[in-house]
Amino acid sequence: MFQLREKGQLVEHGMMDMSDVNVNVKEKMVLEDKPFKVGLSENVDYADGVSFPTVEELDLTVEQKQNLSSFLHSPMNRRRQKKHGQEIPKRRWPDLIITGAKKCGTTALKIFMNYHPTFQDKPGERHFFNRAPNWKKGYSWYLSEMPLTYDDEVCYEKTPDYFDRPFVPERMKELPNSDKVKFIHVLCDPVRRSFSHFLHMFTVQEHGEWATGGFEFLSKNFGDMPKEQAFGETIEMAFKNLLNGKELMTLSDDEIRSAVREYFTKWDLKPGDPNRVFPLRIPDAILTGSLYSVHISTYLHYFTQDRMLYLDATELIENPGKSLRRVAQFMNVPATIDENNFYFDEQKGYYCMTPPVESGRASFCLGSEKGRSKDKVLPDELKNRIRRFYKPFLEDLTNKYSGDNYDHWDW
Ligand SMILES: Nc1ncnc2c1ncn2[C@@H]1O[C@H](COP(=O)(O)OS(=O)(=O)O)[C@@H](OP(=O)(O)O)[C@H]1O
Repeated sequence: MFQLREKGQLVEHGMMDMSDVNVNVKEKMVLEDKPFKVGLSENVDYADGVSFPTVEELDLTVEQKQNLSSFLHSPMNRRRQKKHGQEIPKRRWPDLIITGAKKCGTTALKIFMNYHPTFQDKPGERHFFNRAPNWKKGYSWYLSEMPLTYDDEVCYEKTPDYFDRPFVPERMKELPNSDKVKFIHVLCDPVRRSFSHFLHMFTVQEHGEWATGGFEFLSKNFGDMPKEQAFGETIEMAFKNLLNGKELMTLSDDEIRSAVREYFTKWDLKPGDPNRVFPLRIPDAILTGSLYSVHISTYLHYFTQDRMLYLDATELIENPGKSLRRVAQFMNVPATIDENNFYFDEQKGYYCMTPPVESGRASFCLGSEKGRSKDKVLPDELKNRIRRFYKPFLEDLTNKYSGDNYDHWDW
């Protein structure tokens, strides 16, 4: 066990010790394929044909209606209330947290899930365990940020920055329902993820206490370069930091593993020590964010395998209905959304959704801010270098943690 000093205090910390987690590889969740129904493979709009109850039609007292007035303002919520009779929805700790990985399609997953009548969250991301200003507000603030839910629903949130923050699972362990909470980690081709993360950091300027300065760093150093070249240079800087200046191609798998372990061990130094690294800073975070096995080992230090779903983003992109069935099975709820709720949008190159009729909602596709990396091409040499770096960690992911094969990750 390594130790982290935070604000002068010693905090036990499993993040850097990648060898102390000894778990069984995840058991396979076998799902039969379902054929797509041709009739639904197009944009259909049911929104107009569905009616919603009025507040008067609900089986609640006047006082209850008053207390829930802003909740019942939404027609969807009135439908939920009607279905639940006299039960009053409450706030509770999340049953499920989607941790990331950042840029692996977590937004698409969340939006698809929100058309499933059982899954309830709020728009946006909570950023409780990772951002200092929110963390300081305490667990009661976090609870107040949860949606109102009925007993048979799943309360969840997704914040993709939870995945690679070394201190996050440790904080999650303090949740009052930490013996039950489940996690989905969406995992995608690490090269594609890193590039998408890079493009995201180049586009989105963060403000506030949590901002890591990635945008400023990238624009200052690479502002006038083509993005593919700028990515290559950023990656080389990160390699230097992670491998302590050694040339990647001369290292064995185990040497790469131990260089990375050593890199994370620098977290063990006192804040303010010039040798202390902060693995969340650009350029390093572009690489470290895709070290899936490292981050999963941290989660498994605090939580058991039966609480983890490792969702391959390739399936989410190519067959989102199957992924939604997988999520439903993981959470023991009906598979209300399946292969028949999606159609392929030629222009976007992604599946878009035709929600279940009873949702009374229109078909939709994700907005144009998603899909930045899709049509870009990286030089093979750069891709191969990055693949070389990730190879031992992907092997660990398969052999030690998820049990899934990732040979198809060849973006
Ligand atoms: N159905 C569908 N529609 C649009 N986009 C899709 C979809 N499925 C997966 N993706 C991929 O999701 C990438 C963004 O990932 P995230 O939503 O996890 O990003 S974020 O961390 O929340 O910022 C985004 O990456 P970029 O192409 O780099 O923007 C997409 O490749």
